Amino acid sequence: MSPLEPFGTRLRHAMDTRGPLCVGIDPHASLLTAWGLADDVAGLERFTRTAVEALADRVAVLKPQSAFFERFGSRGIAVLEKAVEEARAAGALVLMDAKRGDIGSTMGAYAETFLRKDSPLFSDAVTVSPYLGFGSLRPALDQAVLSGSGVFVLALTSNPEGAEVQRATAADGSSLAAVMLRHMAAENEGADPLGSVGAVVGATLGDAGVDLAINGPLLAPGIGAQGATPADLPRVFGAAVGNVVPSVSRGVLRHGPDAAALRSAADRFADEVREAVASAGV
Ligand SMILES: O=C(O)c1cc(=O)[nH]c(=O)n1[C@@H]1O[C@H](COP(=O)(O)O)[C@@H](O)[C@H]1O
Repeated sequence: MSPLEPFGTRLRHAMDTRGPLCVGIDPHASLLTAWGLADDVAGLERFTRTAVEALADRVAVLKPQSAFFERFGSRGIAVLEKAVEEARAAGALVLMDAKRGDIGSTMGAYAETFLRKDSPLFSDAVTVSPYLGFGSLRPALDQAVLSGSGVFVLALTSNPEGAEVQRATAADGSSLAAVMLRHMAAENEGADPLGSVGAVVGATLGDAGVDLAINGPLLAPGIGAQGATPADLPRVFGAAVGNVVPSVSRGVLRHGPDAAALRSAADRFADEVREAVASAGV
């Protein structure tokens, strides 16, 4: 499939053929230690290579968390660049978890970093924060259209502190998250089979309580270490559960460094997700 097809089309295809699971590559210092690796660049490189080699040929999405690579400066970024390239070559879509957000003119530089096709860190999609105003994301949204990449916009995050901002009442009486989700729906209008602007909605939330019909993917972190399970997905996402990309990082990674154990942990989550989505009957 051509990489220039819109991200939403490529993601839908990956979800349908591989199942919708996203595994996060989060090289926490504690995980490096648990894997018998030093908390240094060599340890980071080994950890990342093991995770990519074990998982990139089977999950729809791999989501490296940029912070754990930035921690090591330029040499950590070099490990990240290589991981993105290898994961994409093995057929996984790479969602760069960078959670960027800034005034529009600076957002343009972030968009070039992660979404311009000739950038060393070009990824299939990137996470962004809309809380400088949805319009501040315009350069990323435009760049995504140009390169066939995607943008995942934080809506309702998995952490309990998020509600203070995201559930706050906007000028029109709805929650800020609901306002952001409406913007996302507008961006995705008419896209088929799925838009390229996704929302991040934590799997930890109970009933999301907002309209999730954005015609785009819904990244659902919080499964595993943060306490949510695949069985929670129908309750949180209701009729939108078929567009959910459930995301697990430590819940899979803690099974390393053995590649077979990593793979079977991912397969177990994928099976549980399939059962949960099927049971929702949507
Ligand atoms: O955008 C994200 O991926 C994200 C959004 C959110 O609301 N909550 C959340 O946990 N995440 C990320 O998802 C990952 C969760 O990791 P685990 O708790 O180990 O599965 C981390 O990399 C978080 O930064």
